[in-house]
Amino acid sequence: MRQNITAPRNNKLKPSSNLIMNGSVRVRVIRTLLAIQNGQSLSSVLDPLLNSLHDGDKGFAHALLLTTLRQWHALARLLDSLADNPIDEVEVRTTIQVGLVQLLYLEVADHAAIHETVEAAKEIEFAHSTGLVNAILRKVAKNPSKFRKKCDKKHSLPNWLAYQLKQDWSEQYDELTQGLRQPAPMFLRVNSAVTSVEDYQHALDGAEIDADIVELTTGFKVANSSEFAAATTTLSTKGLRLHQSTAVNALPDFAVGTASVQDMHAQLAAPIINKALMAKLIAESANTDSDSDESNNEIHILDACAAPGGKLAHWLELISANDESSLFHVKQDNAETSPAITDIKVTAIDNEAPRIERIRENLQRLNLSQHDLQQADNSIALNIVCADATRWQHWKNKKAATNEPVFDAILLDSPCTATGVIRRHPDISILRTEEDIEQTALLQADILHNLWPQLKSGGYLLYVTCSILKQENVEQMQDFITHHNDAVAIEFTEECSWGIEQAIGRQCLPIDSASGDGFYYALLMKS
Ligand SMILES: C[S@@+](CC[C@H](N)C(=O)[O-])C[C@H]1O[C@@H](n2cnc3c(N)ncnc32)[C@H](O)[C@@H]1O
Repeated sequence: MRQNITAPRNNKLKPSSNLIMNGSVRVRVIRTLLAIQNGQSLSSVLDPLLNSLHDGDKGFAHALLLTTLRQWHALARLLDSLADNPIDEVEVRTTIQVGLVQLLYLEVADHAAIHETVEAAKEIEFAHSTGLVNAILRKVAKNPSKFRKKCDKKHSLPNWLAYQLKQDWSEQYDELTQGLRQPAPMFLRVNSAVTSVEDYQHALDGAEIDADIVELTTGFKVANSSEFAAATTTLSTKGLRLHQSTAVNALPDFAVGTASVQDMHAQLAAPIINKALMAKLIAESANTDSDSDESNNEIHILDACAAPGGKLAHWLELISANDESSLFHVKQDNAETSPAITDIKVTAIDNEAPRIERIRENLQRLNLSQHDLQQADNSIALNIVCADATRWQHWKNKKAATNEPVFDAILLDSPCTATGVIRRHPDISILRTEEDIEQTALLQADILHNLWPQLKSGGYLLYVTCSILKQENVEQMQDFITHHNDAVAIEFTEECSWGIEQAIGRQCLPIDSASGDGFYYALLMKS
């Protein structure tokens, strides 16, 4: 989940709503929901909840928690319409919402849903509310389909977010807001340095895990400074969509790095920036006299907000694969004109030390740590740095004599409001506030402003967010280009099989329940 956005505190909650894992399954889920309302993220409380339960209860607890979060705001509206007087106690509201989910979405038998939820109210020491809890749940149980329809009618988002989405996506608004209430499919990325997507699909078949191959096509027009530039570059990205979410330890050879869990739209980042970089190398070699020794066989790339390393690992997989996706192979495809890349220096930064550790763990599982990356004739040097991308400068790091730009390509998978991944992290619709949009957009602008001077002329920067708000995406890019006259927006072509064309870049919206998350992509070149 995107980091660095301050979680709001719900002042109505008492300190006692800290996560205490005892009591019935429903009580534990209610306590977990209270902790989330008190500012904790789902990812920080889910494991403690599940680990506290017997195996037989984990599935129900998971469904109860996630479904309650997905339907949270719609349930709150329904609750307000059902109560004669406003219910202010957060604990009571949460308990009733957990009861409503069982009746309306999880097909729990009425008597069990009502009885166990009333018992839960007693257990969390809100016995005075049992009459109210009982009365509301009984009323709903008499006509669940009517109340379900009522609940489903509108969005399940905070009003400020629904309003903003209406402004940004009026045409897609209904589908989009309904799409955000659904669970997201599980996608896998297959390590192309190890096996093919087709072979891994067979391996999954053998493990009785059904999966479809998903292929996304991307086209963009590369730089316009050479003959090559006029051409459109196309690439295809293949991943797997599982028919059902599966525990990773059930996936064949997961522990040894053959596959990773990664949203399909997140799998676009590494191939796009990698292909843009190849275009740069080819364009440069075309402009270099073959007798001159100007050609440089060392390149520098930067992953500016890298943790936990999903896109970084993907990029390293492409670079180290023994096929045309590797930058080391550019020469073989274009023997006459292309430079022979022998050294690739990779810098990855992130400002959160514990998340930096996650990068190291992920790279280790995928056999992409520094010692794994050495190849016979080529070298990949990996430098992972804990630093603030609004201030970090490579020349300060190296105490270099000059502050010349050094990077040929930068991947900026920026911190954002993460509104495009609400399906996977439904707690976002509780934790985010309207003020976060402005604060995040400023942070993104600061990072862009600091990194841009470090990109070489002719180099590419791929700007990525998992937000569906225009202020963080197309408007951010328009503002950036207005203030940086050496920034050229690279045009994605109609060949793109993903996303919606924007004035700059493309926006994916999580509308279709089989599709990937709400990512935004913009590719910039420094002229
Ligand atoms: C969207 S996540 C990156 C995901 C990562 N690229 C991946 O594919 O696994 C954004 C990251 O930006 C980091 N971040 C937030 N503010 C930052 C800053 N000022 N400097 C550097 N990193 C920052 C967060 O810690 C978070 O790990």
